[in-house]
Amino acid sequence: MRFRMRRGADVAAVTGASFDLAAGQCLALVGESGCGKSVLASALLGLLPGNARTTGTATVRTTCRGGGAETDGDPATARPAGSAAARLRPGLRSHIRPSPRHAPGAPDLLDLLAADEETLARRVRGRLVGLVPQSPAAHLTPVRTVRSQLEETVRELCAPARQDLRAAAEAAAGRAAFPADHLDHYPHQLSGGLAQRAALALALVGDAPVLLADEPTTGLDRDLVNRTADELRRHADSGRAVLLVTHDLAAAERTADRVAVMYAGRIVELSDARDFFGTPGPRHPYAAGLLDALPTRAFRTIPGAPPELGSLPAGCAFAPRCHRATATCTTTLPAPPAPTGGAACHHPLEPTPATTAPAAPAPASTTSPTPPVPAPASVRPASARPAAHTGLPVPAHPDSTEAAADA
Ligand SMILES: Nc1ncnc2c1ncn2[C@@H]1O[C@H](COP(=O)(O)OP(=O)(O)OP(=O)(O)O)[C@@H](O)[C@H]1O
Repeated sequence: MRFRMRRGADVAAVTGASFDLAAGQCLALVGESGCGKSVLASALLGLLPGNARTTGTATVRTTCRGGGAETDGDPATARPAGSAAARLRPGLRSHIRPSPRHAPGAPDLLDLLAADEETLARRVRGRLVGLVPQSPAAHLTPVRTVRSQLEETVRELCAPARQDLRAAAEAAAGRAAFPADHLDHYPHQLSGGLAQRAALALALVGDAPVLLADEPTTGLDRDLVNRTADELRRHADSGRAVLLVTHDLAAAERTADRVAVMYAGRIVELSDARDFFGTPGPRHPYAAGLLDALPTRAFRTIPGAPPELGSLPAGCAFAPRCHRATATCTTTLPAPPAPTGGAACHHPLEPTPATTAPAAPAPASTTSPTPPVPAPASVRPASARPAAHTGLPVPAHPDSTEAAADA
């Protein structure tokens, strides 16, 4: 996904982002500001500005009942019903094609990047893919109360009996902890946190099989962050796929089954969330640096700054900031993580041994010596999992334990 700038220059906002998102699963997309997280989410809903050029596919299954798996002829894309897969590949540049809806031979698979505007408006946005926008104040209609906007959305997506509409809208507000006594307020009368909750309430209406939540906890205090995270977890546990775009690693740890770390427009690590936050820990030096930057861990910043997306280096974009970089890193792009997990790194960190395991000699490294990594947290069931990086307790949602444990 590229932005065409004046004088023919290009900004490679997202390159080679490839992941699968299964029904019942939450994938947290994390990374520094400007690395391409929101652009990726916007691409899936056809909400990019006119100077954007997208290539690749992002397929979502349109029938969400029943089991089984589907492929696009690529075994790596096998996925259960209600799932989504995004493959934004580099190289080709093409406009969003005014294409029809379905891949031949796969009548219930819809390519979101190829869908026309009418399809996106009538079938996708809100119905198949819900969105919690990053800027709710700009997303809400300024001249209508929250109640009016909720009632309209409930009427459109759920079609309740007329006499039930008001109660259904209030129930929708309650799911996002939006206070009933503010329902008759206009957006400009809401604080940032309340606007955030109004946007979440609107996004949850209709229970779209895929939910994109772009920074849904921004502006909320920790208690509301936890409530929002738990609501998203519940949403996933009820069989929906949730893509959580966030800076908030505590919310990611609380909610996600899997973690995708982005750097300079690429996914550099894909991991099971418990492995990532606990042991064996992240493998990519950038991902480890993100965790180390947390006050409850090493509280150590990553030196340097991310590269300009308009002039990315030939090799690994993180190499200039990486203490493990070698000459290879500056010239050769590392392979992307496998769909099952891994790190796009020539010299990944050694896995951190579990604290519960007997002391064992460190595995021989074929590269440079292993630098210090965050203190490992013992692996426990999700229900008892500590937020190792925040020190905050993470009481699991009653439904979340198995989903997280089985992920
Ligand atoms: N309309 C645009 N024209 C040109 N470049 C753009 C445009 N919108 C975004 N970009 C580029 O895409 C990059 C990724 O932006 P994006 O909003 O996805 O970042 P992000 O990771 O979501 O950051 P944040 O967490 O701060 O929202 C930006 O760094 C910017 O260079």
